[in-house]
Amino acid sequence: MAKAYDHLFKLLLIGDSGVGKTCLIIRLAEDSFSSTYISTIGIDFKIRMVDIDGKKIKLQVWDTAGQERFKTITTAYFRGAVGIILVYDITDEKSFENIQNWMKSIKEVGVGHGGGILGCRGGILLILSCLQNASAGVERLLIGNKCDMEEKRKVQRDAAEKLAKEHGIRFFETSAKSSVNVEEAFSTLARDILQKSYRKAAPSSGQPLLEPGPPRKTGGKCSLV
Ligand SMILES: Nc1nc2c(ncn2[C@@H]2O[C@H](COP(=O)(O)OP(=O)(O)OP(=O)(O)O)[C@@H](O)[C@H]2O)c(=O)[nH]1
Repeated sequence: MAKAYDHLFKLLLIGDSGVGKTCLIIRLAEDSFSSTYISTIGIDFKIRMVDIDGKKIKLQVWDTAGQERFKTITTAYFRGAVGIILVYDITDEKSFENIQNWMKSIKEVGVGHGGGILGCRGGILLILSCLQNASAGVERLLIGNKCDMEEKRKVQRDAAEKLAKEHGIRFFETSAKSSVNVEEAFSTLARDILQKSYRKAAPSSGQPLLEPGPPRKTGGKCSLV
């Protein structure tokens, strides 16, 4: 029977309240948009399958609450993520300034450490995978959302490009409303994660160091971390 997917990537969206995290995820997973604002309480996730370089990738995209009072809860979910999308609103200067604070939160919490991510395939390779995640960190992406509201723009593209460059990460301006660059941003992040994992894999294995798809019946022994 064909595998349902080759890899599962846990991604996380963070950023100030109201920047459009939920809308971006709904655009990605359901291709729809609502202008009604219901602030996220706690945390939730949606699934989207994507095809990257011939691999079926299951994106498990976690939506976090931007409100400060939920920060302790949401940062607890940073662990185990292989990708984090930092979102600001191009019409809200403060949400852009706060990206630096969100960056700090990622560093403080130490994303990707363990997180019970391993299944049983190739035994030792999977244990290595855990160590790699801990040391190499997570793949990050910067998004300036609501680019359909050009007339209300407060954050210039150049400033965001500069910030992204300083942190060595990619940057997209998106609109969850008009469906601009949403697909591209998530696919690019997934591709970067996949390629990074191939680069780190043992040259002889040719396998990415990521959470594999559904476990297959093999005779190998491995302990789940
Ligand atoms: N014009 C426009 N409005 C958007 C866009 N994305 C989101 N919005 C609106 O912005 C408001 C907030 O969107 P949410 O997705 O709920 O924001 P959030 O970041 O999840 O907010 P919290 O859950 O409080 O952290 C809603 O009224 C959305 O309709 C966009 O791309 N363009």
